[in-house]
Amino acid sequence: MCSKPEDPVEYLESCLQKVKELGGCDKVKWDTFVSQEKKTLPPLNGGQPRRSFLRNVMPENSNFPYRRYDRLPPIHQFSIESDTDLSETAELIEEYEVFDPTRPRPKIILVIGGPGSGKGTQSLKIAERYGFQYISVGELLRKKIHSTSSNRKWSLIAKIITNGELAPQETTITEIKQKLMQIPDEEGIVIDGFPRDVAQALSFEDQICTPDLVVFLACANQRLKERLLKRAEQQGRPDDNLKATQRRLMNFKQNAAPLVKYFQEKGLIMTFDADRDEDEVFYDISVAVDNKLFPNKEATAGSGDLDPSMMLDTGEIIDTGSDYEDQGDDQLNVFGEDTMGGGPGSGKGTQCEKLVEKYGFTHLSTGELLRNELASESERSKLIRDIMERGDLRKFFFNSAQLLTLFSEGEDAQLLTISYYMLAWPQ
Ligand SMILES: Nc1ncnc2c1ncn2[C@@H]1O[C@H](COP(=O)(O)OP(=O)(O)O)[C@@H](O)[C@H]1O
Repeated sequence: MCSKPEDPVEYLESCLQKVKELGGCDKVKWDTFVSQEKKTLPPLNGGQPRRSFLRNVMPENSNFPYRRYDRLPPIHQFSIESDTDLSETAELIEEYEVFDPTRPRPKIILVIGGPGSGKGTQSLKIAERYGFQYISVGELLRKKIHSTSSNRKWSLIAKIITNGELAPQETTITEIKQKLMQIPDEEGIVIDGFPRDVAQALSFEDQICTPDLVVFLACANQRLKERLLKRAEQQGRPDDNLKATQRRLMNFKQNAAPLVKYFQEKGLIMTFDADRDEDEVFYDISVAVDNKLFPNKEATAGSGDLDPSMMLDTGEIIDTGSDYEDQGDDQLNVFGEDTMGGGPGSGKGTQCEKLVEKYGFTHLSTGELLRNELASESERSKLIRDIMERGDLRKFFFNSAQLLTLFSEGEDAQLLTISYYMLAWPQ
């Protein structure tokens, strides 16, 4: 122990005084501590409470390393919706209008169908004919995966897609939104591969808009498989492997029926038999798009490209209702609901006449053909009468061969707009 008093003599005197006070030398043992009065230390802050003292001492500068936070920032946990640079998170929480409400909104056509149904091919053709912008959702996702290869979230999505599953809904919608916002001046946009289920459809309506038309490409399962195998050989896409293909077909089968029904109830969907040559399918789609989106004018681009001879092979527009899932047999299920969204008095006749005038078609009325057939008392007429009497008109099946016979017997004119009018029956 060491003491360095300022005045050693004074210090010694005070110690002697202390010894006296304790009772003299006898009372002092070897371990008796003799020192001056303990002085209390002056308060460091001159009497202020500790909190306000700290406030006075700490500089106001926010860069000061020991700045106290009133609330600590939250600790982020990793999830599929979080990404390393947080830009995605910011986008997800941002609410924005995709289309400028002060300007006319681009027309939106959604093209749906099983993997390999020809969505890409038909979407591109539509875009070209009408001068619309084309967006493939599968392609958007693939591009993003390639451009953000080190990002954990997108690496996970890459795995999901390679396994044949659907990418997360909100991410997919965000990608579409971003893309749409980059092209505000388009007159129309064709979106290929969206939506895949009712949840996506609802989300699109909620966050983007109600589409103007949904094109559904119905194709036999066997044909889808064959096309996917062929594509795998040609393009080598990682998600065209056997397991992923089966998974995608199954997902499609599960989701498509409710999806088609959803759009049917809204009167937005048109179904096309995609089991045919791509030009035939496209011909039907064009006629339908002309009518639905451009009822009063010529298509904006390439309207002269349609080759009416395509219809000689009875291109069908089919309204498949919700029973179409088994697309495996070659029978076309033709239900009475009018895919043009027109009940009695809806203008089917007028539109037919316009088509006849525009394309030089022959107008065949299915109602008339059937009435003639019934009047003939043939074997077939008994079958038709039987179905009609049971009143189960929604489940009225034609197969394409029967229809052809019916029409060709009824008229020897070119079979140009048959399928169109077929949908006007039963009334
Ligand atoms: N709307 C979507 N929602 C979620 N995932 C999608 C969507 N569209 C495409 N994908 C993903 O991209 C994959 C490839 O899609 P796409 O290129 O349209 O090919 P295909 O028509 O053969 O399904 C899909 O299997 C799916 O994993």
